[in-house]
Formats: sequence, C-alpha cells, structure tokens
Amino acid sequence: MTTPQVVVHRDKELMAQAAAARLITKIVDAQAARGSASVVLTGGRNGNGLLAALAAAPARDAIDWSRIDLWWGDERYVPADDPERNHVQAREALLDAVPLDPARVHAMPASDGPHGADVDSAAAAYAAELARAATPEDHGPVPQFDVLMLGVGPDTHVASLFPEHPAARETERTVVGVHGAPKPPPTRVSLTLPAIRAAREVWLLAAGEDEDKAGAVAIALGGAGGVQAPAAEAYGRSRTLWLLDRAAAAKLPSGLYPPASA
Ligand SMILES: O=C1O[C@H](COP(=O)(O)O)[C@@H](O)[C@H](O)[C@H]1O
Repeated sequence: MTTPQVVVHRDKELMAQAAAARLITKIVDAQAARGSASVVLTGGRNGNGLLAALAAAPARDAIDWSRIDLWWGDERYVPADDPERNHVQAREALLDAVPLDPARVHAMPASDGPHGADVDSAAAAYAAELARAATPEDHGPVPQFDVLMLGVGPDTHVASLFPEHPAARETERTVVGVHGAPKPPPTRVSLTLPAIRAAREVWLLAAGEDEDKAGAVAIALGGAGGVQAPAAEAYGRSRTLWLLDRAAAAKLPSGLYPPASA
C-alpha cells in the first residue's frame, strides 16, 4: 500500500487543468520509457472535466495517441450509444478529437452487445481482455496501468464499487458485474479493488461544491475500511494521489496536505 498524497487546487476548473497537464506528462514519460502507455479512465463529472481540459490543452499534441491503451474503471451497463455510458461521455469530451488506435481503446461491453442482459458474462469477458493484455512482467491478470483514475462519489464509491456492496468485497476477480447499484443505472461493470491496485499510479479525483464530496474525502482519508468506503482502499503500487479542490478538501485536517498546494 502506498501512502496517499494530497494535492489541493483552488477550484474544480483549475484541478481539471492541472490534472490534465499531469496526465500528459505521465503519458509522454511512459511512452519514452516503455514505448507505450496504458491509462484507465473514469466516468463522472471530474473525470470528464479532466478529459475536456486535456482536449483543450495544446500540449496534448505531445502525446503519441497511436501508442496508448485506454481502459475503463467502470461502465454503466446500457446500450452502446446511450449517453449515460462513460465511454460515450469520454468520446465527446476527448476521444473523438485525437488519433487513437481503435484496437487500443478497450471499452467495456454494452447491454446491446454479445452478452445481452448477462452483465456477469460481460464482466468476465472484460477480465479476459485484461488478462490477454497482461505480460509476464505484470505478475498478475491485469496490466500494470501507468495511471488509473477514479472519480470519488459523495458516498465514497469509486468505479462502481459502492459502500457495503458485494463488489467492494471482491478479492479474487478483477472485473465484476454490479447489480442493484444505489446510483442509477443499477446494472454496471466494474474493476475490483485488486485490479485497481495493479496500477502503478492511482489518482482519485474529487472537486466541486454541488455534493458532499468533502465528507466522502474526509471519511476515505480518515482511516475507513474499503468495504465501508471503497475509495479508502484504492491505491497504486508506486503512488496514490488525491487531486482535490478546496471545496472537496474542506473537511480534511489542514496538516494532511502542504499549504502551498492550495
Ligand atoms: O457513476 C459513476 O460515478 C463516479 C463518480 O462520479 P461523480 O460525477 O460523482 O464524480 C464515477 O467515478 C464513475 O465512473 C461513474 O460510473
């Protein structure tokens, strides 16, 4: 487990821009070091805000978009062109504007695809796709993603791992079908905590005043367990980074992050 680092920005717009700049650098560095980069995208407002900021950043052209694998941390199990899908929202925010290799865009299955209503079969198929992408150096059934991003919900959920839900207790499988999620839509596909922890870096994003993100951040960073607060046990192999704005950091003890970062 890596100790969480907290960075606090003035507001959610600046947080999105700074996180986008950070992601560009991370991808360029990974491509220089290993030839390609792998990034796990999140849905939600902060994740999409980051992608929109990346789309608007001139430095996005520093990335070789043909040498990046994109994965998703979770997906709403709805038809492929449903605007609720995280993949559709990511396309609108960024993906349609950059020259990605379609074979390296690993969208999660949709409910009108080959698995139909069987979300557990869809989850197993995505787990198999991850396993095929893993190399011996990864020492496990998922690749060591360079960066895995997670939006933090107001109830401390990350990906589609909701507090006290069976998916948050999963210790074996890397991807699960989620039934009866408390946030609509109820049927989802999600990476599990073991899969999330395969990433080199995990970035947790929380910003904005419209919901009680501050309460969720304080609970997750205050010592809660991963079943009660899934965000609390989402960490990377070499780095766990919480990227916040002042509103989301409002309930944290001030000693938890350097004053200069706010
Ligand atoms: O439903 C979801 O919610 C979370 C958090 O979203 P936010 O809008 O509260 O930031 C998101 O990370 C996840 O990918 C998504 O499916």
